[in-house]
Amino acid sequence: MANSTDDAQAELDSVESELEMVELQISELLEKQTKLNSRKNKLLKILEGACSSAQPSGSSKAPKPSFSKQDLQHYEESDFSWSKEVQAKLSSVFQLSKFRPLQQAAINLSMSGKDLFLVMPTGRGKSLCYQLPALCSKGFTLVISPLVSLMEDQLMSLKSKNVSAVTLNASSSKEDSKRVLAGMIDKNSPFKLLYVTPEKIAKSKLLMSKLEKAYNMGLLARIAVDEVHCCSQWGHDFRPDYKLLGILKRQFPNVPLVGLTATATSNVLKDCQKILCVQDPITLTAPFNRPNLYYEVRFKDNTDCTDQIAALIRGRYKNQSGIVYVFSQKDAEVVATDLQKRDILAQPYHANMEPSDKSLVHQRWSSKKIQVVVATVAFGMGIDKADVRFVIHHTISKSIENYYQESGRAGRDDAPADCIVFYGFMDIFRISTMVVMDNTGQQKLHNMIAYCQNVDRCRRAMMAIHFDEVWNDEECNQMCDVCRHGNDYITMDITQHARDVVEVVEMAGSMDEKLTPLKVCETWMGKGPAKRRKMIKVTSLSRLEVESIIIHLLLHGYFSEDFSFTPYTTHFYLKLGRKASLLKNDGHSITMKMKRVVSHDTVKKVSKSAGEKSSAKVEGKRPADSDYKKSVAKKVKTLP
Ligand SMILES: Nc1ncnc2c1ncn2[C@H]1C[C@H](O)[C@@H](COP(=O)(O)OP(=O)(O)OP(=O)(O)O)O1
Repeated sequence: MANSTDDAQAELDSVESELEMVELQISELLEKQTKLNSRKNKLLKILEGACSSAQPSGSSKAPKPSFSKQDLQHYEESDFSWSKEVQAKLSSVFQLSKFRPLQQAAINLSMSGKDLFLVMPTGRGKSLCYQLPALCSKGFTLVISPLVSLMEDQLMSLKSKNVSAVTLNASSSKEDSKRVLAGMIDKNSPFKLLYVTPEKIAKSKLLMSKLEKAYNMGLLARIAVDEVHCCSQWGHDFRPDYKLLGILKRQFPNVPLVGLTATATSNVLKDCQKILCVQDPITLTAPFNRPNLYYEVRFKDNTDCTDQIAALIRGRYKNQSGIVYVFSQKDAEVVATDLQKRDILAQPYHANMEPSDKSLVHQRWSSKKIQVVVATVAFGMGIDKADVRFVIHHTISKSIENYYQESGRAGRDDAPADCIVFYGFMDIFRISTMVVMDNTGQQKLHNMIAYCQNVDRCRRAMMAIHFDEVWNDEECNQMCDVCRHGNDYITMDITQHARDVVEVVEMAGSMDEKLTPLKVCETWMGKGPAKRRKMIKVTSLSRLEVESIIIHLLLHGYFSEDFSFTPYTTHFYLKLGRKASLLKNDGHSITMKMKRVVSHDTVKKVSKSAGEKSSAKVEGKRPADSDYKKSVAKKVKTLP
């Protein structure tokens, strides 16, 4: 019996080891597929002629026969029956001379009565794609928007253009509500846009009954669902009331719907389509790439990064507007005060501030009375400042979607702007406990960490893969730290280190003790009771190397998260992951890419990166920038 159990265990180990190899091969093949797709796309473009700067989603991936490139070209035209009116209102009402990519096609599709998902980077002008059709149609357009403050911003902006728009939300007075509800079924349409929250749709039977009446009278022209990714739990900002919006298409099937978002993967969109009960929408995806944004990751060492941030603001970004994103309300207050102490005009912004204080900070920043807003993610939707030259993340975002959107607030005027994220070991676990209730929270955070840990892929390529975009690395144009400074990394065999650190956690487990990541680091590095030191193999690696290896093992399933709840807080511990047992297998090995050559004998160098470039040559392209160079010099000591 014992023998057969041993045999089964041995076979299981070997099968798992083989599976691990297969997984590695799959990920290598996927990477190869991305490169080949990118090449294929380039060749297709050469053969077919480039289709301006935008493509319908799917034209470069799974071809969607129902909407071809020719169809898109057709909808880019301006000879529809409504085109003259659209053009006239573009300039007379919105004071704009021409459309940005995809706006015209989106407007024509919506005017033709098609259901549409529009994925367009933040700040590129999604609102126009439903506001302009609203002005050129009979009746009114219903706009679902997640936040009252967002609606108010839109209403203010529309008011300044003399467009009549109203809102119905929890804080509307009885009189206002009555007036709006009556207006919905008034043939003279006293307003062209009605903004409501999803909660209102879910909770107000009166509103639904008026919508039904308006629909029967032919006055419900269009439904626009702003921030449509909020429908899906896979999106980065799921809101339960969005889940109920399917009622709109079920009740008003003939009304065209347009869903708008800056960030959604194809899976999120598929989910939104199901939730909103939209049969066969056309998806237009503007290129996610913002060529004017420079992406960079900096590693936090054990010191606070506020000094570095202050040096950047006072040096490279002197007199320029920017945002510093932080993790918590407390951090917003502390970091803002720290920057003020360094003579920087900075103020905090977070959800716990009085609305009047928040709008004061927003106003002062917009009018350049202060240089920097130190904000939590509460500072986001509705910000429309064009000349933001830097967005610095004091702490990493909780997902790539969040990072893309937050950093995307830089450079809306298309002039160069920087997006720098400071990546620190301890921050990972603070965020991890914050997203513990979210089913997909850890996976999304892992993706963000992988973006930061990455040492060899173009940062845009990482984002492109995440957003299912076909990508060609050359399009980055050295506008990320990896492409600009070269792939200066080596591949290390860390198998023995992995075994040693896994043993640290195993040993604690055998003593019924749970270890936080910090404790794992310290114990492995030989801090703590002498008795314990004797039980493990103390490492001679540096702190940053230790941290990097632990994160690598967490991302790859050798460790996993072990949360414990108290009434006041959530604790994060490391436990063995599903792959930890593979390390018992002699044939199993783990490699890791690291940024600098590590001289420790214990770390076996496997190979030097083929793509290593001369960083001096590449750096020459950047304008002289002393603090930048200092940081690069400092990074020589940095991992991975
Ligand atoms: N065709 C255009 N030409 C010039 N400016 C335009 C054009 N269309 C829109 N804009 C301006 C108006 C706004 O100031 C700015 C952003 O538009 P907006 O509709 O708020 O973006 P958005 O909805 O895509 O951003 P967000 O994702 O942040 O909500 O762009």
